[in-house]
Amino acid sequence: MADYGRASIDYIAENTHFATNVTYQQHQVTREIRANSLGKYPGFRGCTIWFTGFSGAGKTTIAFALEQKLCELGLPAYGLDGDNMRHGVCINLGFSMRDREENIRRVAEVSKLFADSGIICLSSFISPFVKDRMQARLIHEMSGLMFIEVHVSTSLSVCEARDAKGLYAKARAGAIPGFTGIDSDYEPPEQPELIIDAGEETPEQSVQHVLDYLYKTKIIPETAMQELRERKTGVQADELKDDCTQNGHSSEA
Ligand SMILES: Nc1ncnc2c1ncn2[C@@H]1O[C@H](COP(=O)(O)OS(=O)(=O)O)[C@@H](OP(=O)(O)O)[C@H]1O
Ligand SMILES: Nc1ncnc2c1ncn2[C@@H]1O[C@H](COP(=O)(O)OP(=O)(O)O)[C@@H](O)[C@H]1O
Repeated sequence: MADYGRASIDYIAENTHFATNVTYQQHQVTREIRANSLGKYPGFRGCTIWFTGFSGAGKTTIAFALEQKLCELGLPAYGLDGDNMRHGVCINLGFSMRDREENIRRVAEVSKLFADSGIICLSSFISPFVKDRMQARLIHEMSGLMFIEVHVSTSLSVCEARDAKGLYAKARAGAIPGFTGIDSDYEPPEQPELIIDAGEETPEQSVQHVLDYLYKTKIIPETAMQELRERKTGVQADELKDDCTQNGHSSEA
């Protein structure tokens, strides 16, 4: 777990209204045991990959393509998306600074539950403020879960030119006050685990970057990565051996 120091923990403590008279209940099933009933590969690999960036940066496109690829490989994954969560768990929240903070707190807690259950959780939220993303990270790491921050760094000009949902045009016309990048701030991450410029690369390349990271950190086992490469290139497993050794994987899954 990264060391965020007392200041971060105190910040969260001071800004959280704790419920009283509640006792945390321990599960009888460990993460390892639960993980063995999930997907094709044994072993716990629950974690959260957190995509942050402007509206239209490509967060959802990349996360959902990744979700599909992982599920095809037999690795359980679930995409949590800003637009979708705001249809349910976060339906009563708007886009003020305070509402965004509560939005990110809630979706981080939901992400944590997915990760805890052994699923690779793909969370795509603008999450424009450093302190909210820091809280999301803390929520995971205090529970011993990996939190992988991916900055989808596509420039505002590219996002605005895409304007897939027509929201930038509305925001420029003054019809959506407080729109991120127009009249509401976006604070880029200082030390994300990955940076993806989806203005410069294709969704397939971006998906591959995340897959490579998951392989490097041993979340994706060697055999799954091998299957993926064979599907893609048709090359035989023998030819991939050198690659796998370089990444520090043994010959077992
Ligand atoms: N004011 C304002 N600013 C930014 N975005 C807006 C706004 N109003 C509505 N939308 C739409 O809501 C989606 C972002 O929701 P998020 O939950 O990811 O936002 S946040 O993390 O709480 O900032 C975002 O979706 P994405 O385009 O997928 O990012 C927009 O479609
Ligand atoms: N390299 C790319 N990566 C991701 N999306 C891209 C890329 N090139 C173009 N796009 C398009 O940009 C838009 C991105 O929208 P979306 O994935 O919903 O972004 P976000 O979730 O960040 O708001 C989509 O219409 C997508 O097809």
